[in-house]
Amino acid sequence: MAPIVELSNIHKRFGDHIAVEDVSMQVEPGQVYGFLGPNGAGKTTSIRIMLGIIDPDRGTRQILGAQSALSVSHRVGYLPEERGLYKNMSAQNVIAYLGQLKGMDGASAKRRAGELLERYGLADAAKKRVKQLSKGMAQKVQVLSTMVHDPDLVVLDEPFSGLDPVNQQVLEDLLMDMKQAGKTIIFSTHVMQHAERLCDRIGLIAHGRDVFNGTVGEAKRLLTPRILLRTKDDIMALHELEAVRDVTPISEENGVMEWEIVTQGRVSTEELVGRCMEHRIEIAHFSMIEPSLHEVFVHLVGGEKAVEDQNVSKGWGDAT
Ligand SMILES: Nc1ncnc2c1ncn2[C@@H]1O[C@H](COP(=O)(O)OP(=O)(O)OP(=O)(O)O)[C@@H](O)[C@H]1O
Repeated sequence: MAPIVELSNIHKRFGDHIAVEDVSMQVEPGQVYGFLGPNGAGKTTSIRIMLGIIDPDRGTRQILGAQSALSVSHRVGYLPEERGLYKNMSAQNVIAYLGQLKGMDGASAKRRAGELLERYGLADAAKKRVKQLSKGMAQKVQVLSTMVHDPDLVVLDEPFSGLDPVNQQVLEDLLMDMKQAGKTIIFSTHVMQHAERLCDRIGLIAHGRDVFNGTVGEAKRLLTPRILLRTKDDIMALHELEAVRDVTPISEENGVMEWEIVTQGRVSTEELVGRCMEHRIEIAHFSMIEPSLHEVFVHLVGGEKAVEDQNVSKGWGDAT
């Protein structure tokens, strides 16, 4: 099956500033694809290129089998980074209006807008004007407007920013509903937890360049898990294992020492526990903690400082 979206070696410069240096991505039908990167990494620029809002200086794009996103725009829902709805229209009418712009007839658009508002906890807001809604509610209305015309592909630029934790969860549920309905979803974020929970694949960019492309599991395997072991016994014998680089004491309680075992590459639990048994090391507790996507992200982007520096250099300190 042809990919729903394909960007190949996209470059984009604004004056002297290179926003996107060499970005490629491929999104298959039905996938949830997370487009990740620090502030200023080039996510919005890449999305705008994908949707035909701006053209790349170099590179090729394909969306829903077309070279021009305009010809397939009725099959696409888009939440831009800049939020904005007609403030004097009611929530239901604004969603219906955006549905009509995507080719729906007025009655169906209004009915569907009402259904969506009801389903996602905004029935009371249906008749309220957009200017009377809280920022988070208005954002939810805007997200719902991206799906009113039942698109095949939904592209959401930073959909979680500005939402409180409860509404972030509502949005996660909404995205999972869309996935279940067979939609393809692309969303950008610099908050890894959403991507970790939702994505089939992720593309990570930094400074306009691809840093990683693959599944969340593949990303996590780039780092070795953290191994912690509690015992009263001497564990220096574990150094005999070729993969064990270091054993470091972490804490001690009632004569039981907690150790961190640092390995080179992956070691199986069986191998480590087996070696402990051979050397009569009595294990009080053993855990192997997989890295979080955030840790992988920080590792790939070059450390927390690099993530912060990139944010600061763009003048955006917001980490939500
Ligand atoms: N129209 C423009 N003119 C000049 N520079 C631009 C323009 N659009 C983007 N840039 C610059 O290109 C770089 C990439 O911006 P972009 O908005 O694509 O990043 P982003 O990853 O979406 O960031 P954020 O997460 O903060 O939205 C930034 O340095 C930005 O300042």
